[in-house]
Amino acid sequence: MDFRTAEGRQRYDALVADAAKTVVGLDFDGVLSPIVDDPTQASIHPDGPEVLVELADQVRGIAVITGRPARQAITLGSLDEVGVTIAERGHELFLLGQYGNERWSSGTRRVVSPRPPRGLGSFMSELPQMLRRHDAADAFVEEKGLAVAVHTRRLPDPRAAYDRLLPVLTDAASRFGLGVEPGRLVIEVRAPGMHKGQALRTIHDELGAHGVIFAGDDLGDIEAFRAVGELRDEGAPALLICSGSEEQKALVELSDIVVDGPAGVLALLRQFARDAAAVHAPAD
Ligand SMILES: O=P(O)(O)OC[C@H]1O[C@H](O[C@H]2O[C@H](CO)[C@@H](O)[C@H](O)[C@H]2O)[C@H](O)[C@@H](O)[C@@H]1O
Repeated sequence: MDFRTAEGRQRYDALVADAAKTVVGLDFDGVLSPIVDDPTQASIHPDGPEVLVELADQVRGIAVITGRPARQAITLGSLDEVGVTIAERGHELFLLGQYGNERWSSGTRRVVSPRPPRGLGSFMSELPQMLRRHDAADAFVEEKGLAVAVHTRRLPDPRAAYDRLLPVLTDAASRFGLGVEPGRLVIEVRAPGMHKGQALRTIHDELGAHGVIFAGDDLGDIEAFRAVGELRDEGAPALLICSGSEEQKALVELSDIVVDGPAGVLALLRQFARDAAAVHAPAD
């Protein structure tokens, strides 16, 4: 394991020693699920289900914290099945969807979701015209119930289209009392307020945890990175993992360790679970 600093290694060791008090927060796209061109075709990495079950045995709790609608992430991540296995072993898996606005757990198996924000319907009725006017009529529009995401990945020049649309959609969103969440070749328009940091902090406190690991890959994860920084300042052991990619480097400098995409994240979490199990195994 190549930690960026000596402190990173110490943080990992402190969390291994105290794994039973640790909450693990995981982003979905780019962290548990490899990035693909078509968002509807994403799915959890093949190692994901097994690693989540192994990890759940060692830690206080696992929360998948995603921009995806909760029901969609449950399907793409096979999280219902994973949650059943985790529950059979006496633990609970949490899923906080739409940046923490929606909540599901393997205990309740129900999604709790607020109403869509005011202004979203009006924004969406103007959206096709805005896309046409800015040479992005073929952008993929993902309707998320509480939000809408405009994807440029499959346009001829994805980065140029993204750069063209970002100021336009930001301006239009603010006219309707909405905010933008920029991401990997996606611009999402949603209600301002809730973010992944608040979601992670809430689950950490609810579970009475003292220690946190968070893995992210994109701009929408920065608030969770901030929340981890605050918990660290309050004395909790904390580790930040960047799921590295050529496409997004914003989290590298903020992280304790950079790994190679979802496969790297899952290998690290598997190692963590095994190291924690070894520490707590009864001596012969
Ligand atoms: O918070 P996350 O779990 O990372 O979700 C963020 C957005 O992810 C999805 O888009 C991203 O993944 C797609 C599939 O790999 C990819 O095609 C797209 O370019 C990425 O931006 C998802 O479609 C969005 O709704 C999420 O908000």
